[in-house]
Amino acid sequence: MLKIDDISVSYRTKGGEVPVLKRFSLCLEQGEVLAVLGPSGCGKSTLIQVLAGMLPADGGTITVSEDGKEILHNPKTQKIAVIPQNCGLLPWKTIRQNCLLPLKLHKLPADEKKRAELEETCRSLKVDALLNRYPGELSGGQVQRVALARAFLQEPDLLLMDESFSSLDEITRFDAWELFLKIWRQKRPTTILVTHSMEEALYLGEKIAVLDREEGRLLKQMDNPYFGQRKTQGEDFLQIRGMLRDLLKTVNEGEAP
Ligand SMILES: Nc1ncnc2c1ncn2[C@@H]1O[C@H](COP(=O)(O)OP(=O)(O)OP(=O)(O)O)[C@@H](O)[C@H]1O
Repeated sequence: MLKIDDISVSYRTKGGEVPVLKRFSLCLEQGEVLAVLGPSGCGKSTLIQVLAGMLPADGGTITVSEDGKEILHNPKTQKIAVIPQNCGLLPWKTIRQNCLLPLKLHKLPADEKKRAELEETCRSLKVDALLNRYPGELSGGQVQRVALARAFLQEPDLLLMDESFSSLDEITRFDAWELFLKIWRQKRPTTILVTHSMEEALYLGEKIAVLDREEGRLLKQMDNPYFGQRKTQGEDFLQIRGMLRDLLKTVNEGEAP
């Protein structure tokens, strides 16, 4: 379980403190995917950065379950993979080097077994032919799939994805969602996936959270019965989609929900 309890986060700027998350709480079972929706600037990326250990929280606690015990979340010792908004590939390294780099950084062996695993993951993501190329020689969709391969190669316990599919067109995006689920199901890391797409949240989120415009307040967290289903019809589905759409419309327009 991943339990975020009452965390507050502010940025310190020349103009003073900018509070972003205020007493934010959230709970996620191990091996679940949570899709996080919310208006631009509400703090979704900030949440990812705090969980990744890139930004400190001012208060509150984050705990995880390990061997049946609750321990404090420690990004230094836990296996966390992050796919940032720009995918974070180094342009001067080949795709293979980029994929193996996090293993080196975490002092994990990039041995034959791992290299074979990389080839296999890249094959299922249809980017195996690109391993010796440089990121600048890939399309946006290929870069996104490479970023997925790199993340899964780390066998993370926690996978953090920040709008990882946003630069893809509609058809490529659906293919990428399917490929993501195929690979994700093999290891089932606990996953937090930030997105602006309601369709993506309904397809990839076992749970869906909606954040408010102000101070990243959690407006709603719900189970999604349509996880992994390419649903577009059906009364119940349309009802859930309609409810999410209304909620997002309200927060995007900045009205009190
Ligand atoms: N380094 C920073 N210094 C100061 N303020 C920042 C910094 N990074 C983000 N912010 C502010 O914090 C708030 C939350 O930013 P964040 O990037 O987490 O939002 P978001 O929900 O991910 O937005 P988007 O959907 O547009 O990516 C915004 O108001 C933003 O301007």
